Amino acid sequence: MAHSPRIQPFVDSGLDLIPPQYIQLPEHRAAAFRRDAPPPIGVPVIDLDRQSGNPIPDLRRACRDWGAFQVINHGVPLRLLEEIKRVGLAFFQSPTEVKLRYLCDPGSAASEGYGSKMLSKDDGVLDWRDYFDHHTLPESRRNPSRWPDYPENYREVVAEYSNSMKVLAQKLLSMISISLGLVPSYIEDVIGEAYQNITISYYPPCPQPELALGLQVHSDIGAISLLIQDDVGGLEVLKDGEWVLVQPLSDAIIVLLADQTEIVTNGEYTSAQHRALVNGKQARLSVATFYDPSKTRRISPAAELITDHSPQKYRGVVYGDYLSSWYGKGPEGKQNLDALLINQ
Ligand SMILES: O=C(O)CCC(=O)C(=O)O
Ligand SMILES: [Fe+2]
Repeated sequence: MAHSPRIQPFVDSGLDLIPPQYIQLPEHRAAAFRRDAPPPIGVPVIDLDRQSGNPIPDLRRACRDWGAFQVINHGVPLRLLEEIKRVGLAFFQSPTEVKLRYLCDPGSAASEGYGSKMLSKDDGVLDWRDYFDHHTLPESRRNPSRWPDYPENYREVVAEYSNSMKVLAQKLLSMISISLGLVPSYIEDVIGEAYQNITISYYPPCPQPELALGLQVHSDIGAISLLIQDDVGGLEVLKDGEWVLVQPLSDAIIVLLADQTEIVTNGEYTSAQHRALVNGKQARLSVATFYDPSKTRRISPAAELITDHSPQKYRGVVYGDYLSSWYGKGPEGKQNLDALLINQ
């Protein structure tokens, strides 16, 4: 059978065994590094409603120990969280010939549109995932005519969602700066004019879910990522060498610190390694919003966080160079961050 350029139409055609390109090495499969008992604690949930108390101490712990947490009472209308999942799902459920009109350019990294693979390299194992990537910020990159026009409010919903996620990302980056004793605008000033991409991921059911991954292990590249998922579940975060499932909560937004925040904080805070599992019965949908520096910005550890007790851990890097090297090498744990370590 000829391999469709996307995984979903291929799955729809019926198959009992997954093609060999999707079979992960044993140490990368879902069963690896999983404890038998449920973890003693899950990914922290932080209430951003000030009336529930000051969230900064919990935020500080979550950023230091996990690099990941969920927020509730975040100010984004729950209706909008449902809407973006609804329009996204409608796109993936539309006929293949409609979806193929939006194919992204396979020759360039992170190009906009309907795609299927995280890396342009030919050797790695493939992810069991299709996605639609939208370029949403700065406004000059936003061209809704490149986005699906069905359902009829698709483009309005993505634009409204982009604006809401910008406000939330700014609020979180300022809280993160404050939690480190920095001025509230510190991280925003470092990243400059923010680049935002929104990726809706669709993971079709997989006939051999124990052998494949929806998305291989990685940490996100930019500053901060905000993610929502449906109630199927499958996102896992690596904590102290073990995988912890991020519990689906319909009113929560998942926050993942990304590599540039780890650099700015001089490693005081960590970027979260995460992956997406697939399952045999249900398709799963998630919406990831990446909030990233301008390519020309130089990212280095904050001088205020370098002390005798905690010497400079990372060399500075121009974000565009970090991106090119990432797309050349792939995630492979945190090798791209490790390459910037001083004295190792
Ligand atoms: O689908 C998910 O839960 C994870 C998505 C993700 O990590 C990404 O797109 O970078
Ligand atoms: Fe990610």
